[in-house]
Amino acid sequence: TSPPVRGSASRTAAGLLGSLRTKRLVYEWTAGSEELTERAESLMLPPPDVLAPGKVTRRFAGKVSPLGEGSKKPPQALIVGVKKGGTRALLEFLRVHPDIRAVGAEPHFFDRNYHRGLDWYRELMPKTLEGQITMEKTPSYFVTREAPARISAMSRDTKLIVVVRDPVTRAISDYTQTLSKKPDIPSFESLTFKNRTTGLIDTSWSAIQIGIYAKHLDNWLQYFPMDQILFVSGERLISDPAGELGRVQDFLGLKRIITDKHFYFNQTKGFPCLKKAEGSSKPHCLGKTKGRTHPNIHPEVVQRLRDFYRPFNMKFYQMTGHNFGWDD
Ligand SMILES: Nc1ncnc2c1ncn2[C@@H]1O[C@H](COP(=O)(O)OS(=O)(=O)O)[C@@H](OP(=O)(O)O)[C@H]1O
Repeated sequence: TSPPVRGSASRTAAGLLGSLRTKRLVYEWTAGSEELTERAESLMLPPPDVLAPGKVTRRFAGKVSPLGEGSKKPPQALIVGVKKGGTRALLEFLRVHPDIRAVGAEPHFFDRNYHRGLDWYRELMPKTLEGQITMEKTPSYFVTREAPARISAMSRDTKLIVVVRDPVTRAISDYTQTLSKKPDIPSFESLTFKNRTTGLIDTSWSAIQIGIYAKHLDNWLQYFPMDQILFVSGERLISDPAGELGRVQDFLGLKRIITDKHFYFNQTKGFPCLKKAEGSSKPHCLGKTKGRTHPNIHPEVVQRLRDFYRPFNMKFYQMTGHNFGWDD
C-alpha cells in the first residue's frame, strides 16, 4: 500500500519529523559511498534532498510538481547489474524519460539493507504519478544469491535489466576502480592467478567471479522467467546508446521518447553524453569515475582470461539467445 500523499500545504509537525527522519536515514545510507561521489560529480544534480535542500524543485521539473503530488512506490523495474557494466549511464539516460523516476544513489536494499524493511526502501523512492515507473540501480544484486527470491517476494512482476559487458574488460575495470581507492594493492596479474606457473585462475576473486554471467543468471532463472529480464549490451550502450535505449523503453512498455536526438559524442570524454540532462538544459557527461583509463595488462594474461571465460560466455549466449560478440 502507498503512504498518504503529503503535500506541502498539509505538512504537519509529525510529517516534518517523519521527513527529517527519512533524510537522516538517506544520509546514513549514502554517506561516504562511492555512489554518492559518483552521482554528485557525474550528475551535477542534487542527490538525496539532504545534500541540496534548496534545489529540490529542479529534480521535479516536468514530472511531479513541487507540491509533492504522487506517492512513493516500490520499484517496478530494477537495474540489477552488472558492476562496471555501464549501469550508471543507463540509469542517467533513462531518467530523461518523463515516465521514469529513479533514485540517484544505490539503495543496496536486496543485499546489505534488507533488514531495514520494505517501508524503508519505499521511503527512498521518488514520488510518482499514475503511469510513471519507479526505478533504482544496484549492480551488486546480480551476484547476490538472495536477491532474486527477495525481489520476487516484493513483486513477481518486477522487470529486471542487466547491463553486461565483456567479462575481461569488466574485470579490468573493476580492478581499476579498486586501484583508484587503494593504490597499494597487488598487480592485476598476481590477483588473477592462484598459481602463475600453472595458469590456474583465482575464481574466488570477485573481479573474476562477477563475470561468470551464466552461473549468476541461473540463480535468477529459478525465480524469474527469461522474458522478464532484459540484457543490455554495455558495449552497444557506448557505440549506439539510442539503439539500446530503444530496446529498454520497449521492454518497459514506454513510448520511445529517448532517441538519437538526445545524445552527442563528446570527444574529450570519449563517450556519448546527454545533450540535456534530466531537469536541466545543459549538456551532461558522466563524471570522472566513469570511463577511467585502464592499466595495461599483459596480453598473455588477457588471453588466458579470454580462454577461461569463453565456455561461460557461450553458455550465456545460449541462455539469453543473444551473441554479445565478446569472443568474435
Ligand atoms: N556514456 C558513458 N559515459 C561514461 N562511461 C560509460 C558510458 N557508457 C558506458 N560507460 C561505462 O560505464 C562503466 C562504469 O559502469 P557502471 O556505471 O556500471 O559502474 S558501477 O558498477 O556503478 O561502479 C565505465 O567503465 P570504465 O570505462 O572502466 O570506467 C564506462 O566504460
